[in-house]
Amino acid sequence: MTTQGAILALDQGTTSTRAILFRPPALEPLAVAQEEFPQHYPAPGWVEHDAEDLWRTALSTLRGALAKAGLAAGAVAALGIANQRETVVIWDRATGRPIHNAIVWQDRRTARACAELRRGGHAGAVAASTGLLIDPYFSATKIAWLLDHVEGARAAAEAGRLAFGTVDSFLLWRLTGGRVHATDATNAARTLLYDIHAGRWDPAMLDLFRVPAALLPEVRDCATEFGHTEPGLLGAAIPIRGIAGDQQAATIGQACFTPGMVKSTYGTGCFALLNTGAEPVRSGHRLLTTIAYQFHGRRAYALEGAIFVAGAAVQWLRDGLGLIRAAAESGELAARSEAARRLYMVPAFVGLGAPHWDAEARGAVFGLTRDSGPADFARAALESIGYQTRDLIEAMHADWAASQTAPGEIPVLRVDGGLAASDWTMQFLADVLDAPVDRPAVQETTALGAAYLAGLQSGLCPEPEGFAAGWRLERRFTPDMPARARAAAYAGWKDAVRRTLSSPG
Ligand SMILES: Nc1ncnc2c1ncn2[C@@H]1O[C@H](COP(=O)(O)OP(=O)(O)O)[C@@H](O)[C@H]1O
Ligand SMILES: O=P(O)(O)OC[C@H](O)CO
Repeated sequence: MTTQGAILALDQGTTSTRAILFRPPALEPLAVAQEEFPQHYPAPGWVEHDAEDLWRTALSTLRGALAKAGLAAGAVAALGIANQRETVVIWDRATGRPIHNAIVWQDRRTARACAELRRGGHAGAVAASTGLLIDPYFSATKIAWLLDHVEGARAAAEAGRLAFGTVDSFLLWRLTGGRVHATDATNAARTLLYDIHAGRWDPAMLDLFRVPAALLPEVRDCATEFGHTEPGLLGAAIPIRGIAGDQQAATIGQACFTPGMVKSTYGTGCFALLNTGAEPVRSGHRLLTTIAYQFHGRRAYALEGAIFVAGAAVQWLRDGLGLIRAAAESGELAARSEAARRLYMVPAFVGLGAPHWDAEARGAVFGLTRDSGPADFARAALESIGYQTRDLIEAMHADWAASQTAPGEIPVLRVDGGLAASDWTMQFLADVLDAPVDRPAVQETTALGAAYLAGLQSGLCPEPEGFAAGWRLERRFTPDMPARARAAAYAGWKDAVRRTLSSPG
């Protein structure tokens, strides 16, 4: 292991792009640049990004982080990329231009196509190969939609003139000046097209979702050689040596390398991943089986629970209801709600994700009285994040306990993401889970994970065990709620969810 050179990490997220420079081997953050970009909602339930915005903000934040640190690109040993997952970009190989806006993971336009495929009895085969459910969330039906709706796209795709990529792959293509069309195993695992057991694109899935093989990128390890940035872009050619989907990058950044470790990231949505080790665990509770990371051709698997609305509920308090001016005020307001005035908010703004997967459900608030006020709404919104996490963790516990490979209980929850800054929410989370909640010193865990991958491949960072030993706690939240109060609160939530589902059980 050598000790020179900074590592640059790019975290291309749903609402903003961040670039962070880290100093190896411990990966202390040196400089951050962040930029938001526009969201496009062309029809109800549709969400698009202009892929040029993703590229523009990637480039300007990478340049910005270097400028802030006063470093030349020549001093950067390697670049790692983490990205919003599932989002689909299709571009012309000759011009590098996207044929349409990117269709974002949140987009529901293919809900009907998915329902038809489910009715056709394909769910079993899809789950067996990809570990996923047939849902508009994933890439495959979005790719088919673009090929069917952009004039000439299907023929061009079949003729090999177009390229598909998740956002990492598109950015890699642009960064390498159109030389490299590749992705990593974690991103491939989110497309509904990748056999996560065999580690290859699955011809049966390509047939089922009508995706021509000529569109697809080559799939590589998370820490490997992905090519070099064009020298003109950042001032020198920087080797690109790490790629992972953002939630997998956060799992790596949280050093969840041991089977049984779980992290939960609270951004717009919430994504919890449980490392299940070398063997994939099939969920009996509609969680996803996915690839946590792949090093030296060896895969570690994860069970994943995805909640679509977490921080977005706080944004709704701010932008929809006007109850707060800034997200950070939500905890203070919630703390003013009196115990007896509990409301339940089921934030099914875009349906419910795991473990319910109810695309038709819509949000509801229960328990309103003449006394209900802003503080009760704020508390209900923040508590919904704790309850939804408990739904996921209970499902994980059950799947994990049923699996042959489970060594024991899930001990603690490691948290990160913007909303993890809310002490009030993290304390409620520990209370409702009845488990400790650990918040790390470096809360930019997604970028940290991407940097670690690049540092590992460069020989600047230690092997996973060494990196895990360096993980530092900022604060532990310890459960402090009487068992009876916990049980009553959670029972109320279960009832509220039951009443919100589109076909209540
Ligand atoms: N102190 C806070 N209290 C409550 N919510 C917060 C706080 N800080 C940030 N948030 C919420 O966290 C989310 C932003 O987290 P971030 O990780 O940047 O999200 P994303 O990567 O999905 O864009 C926003 O939805 C915001 O409302
Ligand atoms: O960009 P984020 O942090 O909201 O994460 C998005 C996820 O990768 C979607 O699966």
